[in-house]
Amino acid sequence: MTSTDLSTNLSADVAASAGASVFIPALATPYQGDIARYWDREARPVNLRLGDVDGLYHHHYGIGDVDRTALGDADDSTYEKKLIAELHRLESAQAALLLDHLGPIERDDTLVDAGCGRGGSMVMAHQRFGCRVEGVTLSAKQADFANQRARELGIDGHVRARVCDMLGTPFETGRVAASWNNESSMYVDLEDLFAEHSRILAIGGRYVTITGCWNPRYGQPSKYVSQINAHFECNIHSRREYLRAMADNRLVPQAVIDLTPATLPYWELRATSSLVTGIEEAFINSYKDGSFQYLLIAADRI
Ligand SMILES: C[S@@+](CC[C@H](N)C(=O)[O-])C[C@H]1O[C@@H](n2cnc3c(N)ncnc32)[C@H](O)[C@@H]1O
Ligand SMILES: CC(C)=CCC/C(C)=C/COP(=O)(O)OP(=O)(O)O
Ligand SMILES: [Mg+2]
Repeated sequence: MTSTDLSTNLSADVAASAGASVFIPALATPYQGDIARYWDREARPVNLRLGDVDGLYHHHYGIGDVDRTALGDADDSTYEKKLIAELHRLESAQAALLLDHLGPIERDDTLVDAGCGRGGSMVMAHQRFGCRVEGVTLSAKQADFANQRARELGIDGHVRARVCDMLGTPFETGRVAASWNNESSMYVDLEDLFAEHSRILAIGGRYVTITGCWNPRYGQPSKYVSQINAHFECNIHSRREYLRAMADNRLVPQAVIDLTPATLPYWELRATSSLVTGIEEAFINSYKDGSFQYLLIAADRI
């Protein structure tokens, strides 16, 4: 199947949805209304200033070692600019790692970014694979932003964001080569989420998530995990819930990577910047006390 076929089918689905029973409204619950408003209003400098570095706007965190040589002297007048570029480099490295786990993707494949934010990961995916990338977000502001960036880059024929609940997408059953959640699965029920990924993925397709999850070995969500939930109005799941809900929905983990040690340098650097938001200590403390983990899970749709 070509991407045009899928695109046509998607349009037909959307058109049909206007009066058909398959229609699932963008805002299925009052909670989703809160989340849509949250992301519509979001304009934190830590996200916009980092995105301005090269036009890739992310709403996720970073991985990898800090390049101290690139940062140079902290007393230098250009230090803060270099620090922002370094944080952004680490966030893009995170998205690149997620894409590394999608498996072989062809130009005529379609990928789905569930909870696409301002679209940074979608742009990177299209630039790497040359394929179609469909994103969904609850926020009309984010979707507009992502589509505007795609137009500016001349890739709007391949990359598209729309306002839609990731639990009820308009994508045809069994036609998507790979799909992902990049720090967006803590807003939804995991059984519902993986049922929808499982529905849209082709057999043998790949699902990848990078997420923060609480560690069942700690016992229960720690006070820091509760702080992160309150800060973002989200509901962080445990590692156990991820693995159980995947198993329930024909998603078989192929790789489970603990990225906690890889994300700590990002947080420790961010905590020293002028762009702090106040949540840095909760991440650092919970990663260090073992109550919270930064995880990549790549799973095969069987
Ligand atoms: C932290 S941001 C991550 C954005 C993006 N994945 C990235 O890496 O830059 C969380 C995203 O999840 C989206 N989201 C939350 N619940 C959703 C839902 N039920 N359906 C679609 N998107 C949702 C939000 O609108 C937001 O775009
Ligand atoms: C790992 C976990 C638990 C993530 C929660 C989801 C979330 C809000 C991610 C970052 O978004 P952002 O880039 O908008 O946040 P910030 O403004 O802090 O950079
Ligand atoms: Mg951010």
